[in-house]
Amino acid sequence: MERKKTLTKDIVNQAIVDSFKKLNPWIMMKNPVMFVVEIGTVITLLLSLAPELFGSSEVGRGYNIAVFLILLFTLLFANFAEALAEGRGKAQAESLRKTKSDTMARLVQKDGTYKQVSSTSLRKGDVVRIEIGELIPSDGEIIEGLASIDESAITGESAPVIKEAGGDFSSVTGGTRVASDYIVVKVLTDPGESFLDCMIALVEGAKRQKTPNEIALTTLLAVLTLIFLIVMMTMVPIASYLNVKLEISTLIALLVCLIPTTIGGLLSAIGIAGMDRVTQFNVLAMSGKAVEAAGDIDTMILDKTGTITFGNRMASEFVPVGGRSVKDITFAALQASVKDETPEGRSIVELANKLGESWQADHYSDAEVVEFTAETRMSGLDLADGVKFRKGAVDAIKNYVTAHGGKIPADLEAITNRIAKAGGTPLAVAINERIYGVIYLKDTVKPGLKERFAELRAMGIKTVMCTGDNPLTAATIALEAGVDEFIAEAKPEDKIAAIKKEQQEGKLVAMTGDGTNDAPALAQADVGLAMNSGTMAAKEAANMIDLDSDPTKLLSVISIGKQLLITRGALTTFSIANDIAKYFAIIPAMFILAMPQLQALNIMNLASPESAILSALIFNAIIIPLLIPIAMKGVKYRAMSADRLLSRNILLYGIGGVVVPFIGIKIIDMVLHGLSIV
Ligand SMILES: Nc1ncnc2c1ncn2[C@@H]1O[C@H](COP(=O)(O)OP(=O)(O)OP(=O)(O)O)[C@@H](O)[C@H]1O
Ligand SMILES: [K+]
Ligand SMILES: [Mg+2]
Repeated sequence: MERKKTLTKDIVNQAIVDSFKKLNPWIMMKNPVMFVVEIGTVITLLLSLAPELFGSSEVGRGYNIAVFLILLFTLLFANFAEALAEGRGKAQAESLRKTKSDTMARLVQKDGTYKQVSSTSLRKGDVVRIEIGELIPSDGEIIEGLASIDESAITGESAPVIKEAGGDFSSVTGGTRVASDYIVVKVLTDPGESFLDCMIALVEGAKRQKTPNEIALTTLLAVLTLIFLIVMMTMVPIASYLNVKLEISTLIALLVCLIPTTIGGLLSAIGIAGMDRVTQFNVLAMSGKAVEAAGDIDTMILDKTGTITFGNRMASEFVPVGGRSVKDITFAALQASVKDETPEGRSIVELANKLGESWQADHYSDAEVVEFTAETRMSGLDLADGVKFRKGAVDAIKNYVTAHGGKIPADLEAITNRIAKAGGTPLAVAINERIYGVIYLKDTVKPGLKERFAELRAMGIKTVMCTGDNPLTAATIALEAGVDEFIAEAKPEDKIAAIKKEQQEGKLVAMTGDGTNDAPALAQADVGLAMNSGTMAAKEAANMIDLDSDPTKLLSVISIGKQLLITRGALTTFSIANDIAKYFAIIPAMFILAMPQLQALNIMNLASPESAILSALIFNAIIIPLLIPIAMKGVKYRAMSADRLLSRNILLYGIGGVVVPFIGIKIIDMVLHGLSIV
């Protein structure tokens, strides 16, 4: 997807226009703090037109107009922050929409002939054939063929990826292009529900919902607003007792200064910008809740094949056991794999062919295929004459042959151990109850994982690799990748059990995976990150998808999640701490005539009561745009525990929140006075 790192002029211009549109009270009502400001703005507008509207008044029209304008800008600044945060996503959605142009598709009909149809008419279950250079019309699963696919429209990555029928690399996304060969694809989504549709809605923020944290904070801010409203009301009898005439516009100014407008105005921008930052890292987060949960993760569970490793496991060697020859095991491995459509199975057939073994398709016409499942961890073929070929995880095959009365060859263990210790996956091969040898499947660990896992450790996050592979292979890969712990020989339900166990200890768990067998675990985890290279099932179950298929990407999401929580905390603290200075500015200004002793509180030595009130109100308005960069980028973040980070920032923003407005208000007062405005 086309990524805009910086804010373009178009985005800023659009945000300015949107700031005015967002003045609509129906929209404003969702933000109680700013809605109160809007009501104040309307009242001061009325007072600007008719100063005596609510009774006698001693202030000039100019003062009312000044208060009205400052309040209006307060609203516009807050709206601008939100519109700006939304801007980049909207621009991205626009460019994605262009990818979604209508294409023609070659629908494969029942009799095998093709029919040209519009891509928008494709439904779940339809089968289409896509040739080199053509756009894939819809999301689906390859059922025939192998091709390199250019996914740059969606991932921004220009190098094509290989996709093939069977296994974990069979899913294709509508809007991507076939760069070589051809594929036959079974459509898996109905119009309007595709990955691209979902992506557009996500980056655009169309489905954005407030997160539980955001709702809690909004409620807190609304309560604070109510309290200050009551405080302001009590000023009226106090003033009348003191024989002071309180102007309505002054009361409104006091109220707006005291209610938490800074955080109220920036709150949604912080959340939207956080989601946007996640997208900039090429991760699609289905909800803000998932991003926030990532900020609090304690344990990260990773699948091995396809997540920690590249997952293109290729047969590299056939090793005989129990006195068999290389030719024997090659023959057995080939027979056990001729009907195995997984990439592993096909690589075995390829290697056997290279070694001179071949087979005839008609020979197997009445053979029964035993398909690979993550549950049995085996696959094979049952011939009509009763001969059974099996291959699979070594312990699974051992159990199989012992159950059929066979013996385990003495040299099997040494050979499997050699392969496993090298990080390879050994597959044992049997004909009936006899083990013939071992297939060496090679896989490669993705680079750079060790450093990234070390960073996770520094944040106090435990990493656990969970794999269907044997313990020795798992141990080797775990060491090479640098994870803290591993679980081997795990079936899909074991992956869920591992997650539940951590959750029961009160921990928040993230899971990354790519396979259909990972889908239930991805759904169970608090944060489920699916590799874009993975299956549709995995992507549907997850609440985040990494377009670059990099499992350590979660680290970036965790950082953004933590930053989001801390930014919100820091700006809330800043916003509330600001009240102290405003109090010192406004209270003496309101009562100074009746109580000259209050001059002692005028520590900023502000020029006049009007200047004090307007300066405080102006500061209150311009602090919002000044803080937009922090709201958008997040407060500075370093890898340390969330608690320490939070207390550090609260201290920083708390003290800053007390001091900065004293200086700011004084400067504004000097400028206003210097320009003889007040
Ligand atoms: N096509 C196949 N035929 C027979 N056995 C296989 C085949 N593919 C994999 N296996 C065996 O089954 C085991 C489990 O495979 P599965 O795909 O469930 O997990 P995995 O890919 O090894 O690990 P992970 O869960 O980390 O992705 C593998 O370790 C391997 O021993
Ligand atoms: K305020
Ligand atoms: Mg896997």
